[in-house]
Amino acid sequence: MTDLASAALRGTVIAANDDFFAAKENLIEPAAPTHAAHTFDGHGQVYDGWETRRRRTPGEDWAVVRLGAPGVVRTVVVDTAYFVGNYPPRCAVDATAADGYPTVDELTDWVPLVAETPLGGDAVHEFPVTDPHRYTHVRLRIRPDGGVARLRVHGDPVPDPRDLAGPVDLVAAALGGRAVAASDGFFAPPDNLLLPDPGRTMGDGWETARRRTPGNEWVELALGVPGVPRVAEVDARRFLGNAPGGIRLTATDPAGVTLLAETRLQPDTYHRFRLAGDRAVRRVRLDILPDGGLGRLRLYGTPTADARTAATLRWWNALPAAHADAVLAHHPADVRQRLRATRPHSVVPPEVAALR
Ligand SMILES: NC(=O)NC(NC(N)=O)C(=O)[O-]
Repeated sequence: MTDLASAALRGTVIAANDDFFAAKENLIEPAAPTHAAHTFDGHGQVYDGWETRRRRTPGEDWAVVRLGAPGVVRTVVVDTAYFVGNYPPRCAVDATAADGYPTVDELTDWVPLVAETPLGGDAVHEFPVTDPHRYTHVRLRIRPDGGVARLRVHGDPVPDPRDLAGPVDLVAAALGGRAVAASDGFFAPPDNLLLPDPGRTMGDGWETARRRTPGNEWVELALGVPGVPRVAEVDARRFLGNAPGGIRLTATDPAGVTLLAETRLQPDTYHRFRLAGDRAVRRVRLDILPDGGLGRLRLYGTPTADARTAATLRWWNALPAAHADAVLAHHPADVRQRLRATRPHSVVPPEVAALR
């Protein structure tokens, strides 16, 4: 599952009431937390996480994350790695949904995702979530204070259909693209190919072991949104001694469509290839010849009309009531109320289809 909160998907911690000892931004770092004992800065021991002061008044501390990819949350992970004498004994997690770029004070209608629950020190806590709505922001509350290394918000991205009108990267992780199978991911996993920002090092692309047998390595990718891919961008930057000699791109659903016949790659190079075929595809297989590593793969194309309709229905039916009301704010209250109350819809209502 995708970590919707991850900084790698452009999640951000927009606010916290306190992060005196350790920065709130650490909460969503994709890398596993680390620790060096007896390492002090001007505030105290350095921790790789979010850590508040010792509270001297009643209350709780909180941090709010804007999800990199809004979606339906399946599991929340609260990891107190290395926080032992200073972990929070209890936490709770809430969520809300809003369009645009609200400040923390503009966010309202918080609903509980994880009810207040005990925490242990230096431990990974995994909380299943059953709420089926699509959220854009998550709030972690800790009682009364303390430190949390990482917050993971695993779930399914639910893109806003208004963002699917033009050509998009059909395989982007933020739209629900994911690796469904791969021959190898020894040094780094193939899902990294689909992240939005360029890799910072060779370590955050996809890299296989050196292949010592005939054949080649490959990854099969499910598109987040079905469509006709027109252009592939293949980022082999930062892969100098281990870029693949070439690649091939084939659709696997529907099977048998060659998008890019065997094509040579250059090391440490950003490639852009025009693709063959004009059928809509749901899955593709990227063969790397014979092995090696790549930073990113983009597959630009326009979603099919059916895919946009399906995305619109999924989005609309998953909006929390207050957000559904807000997206229809230009309609009279009785229209909004009727449309909200008759969900889930199996056909996109005209008022929803007309949203731009
Ligand atoms: N040794 C500590 O970790 N002390 C304090 N925390 C930091 N970061 O120094 C504290 O009060 O929790």
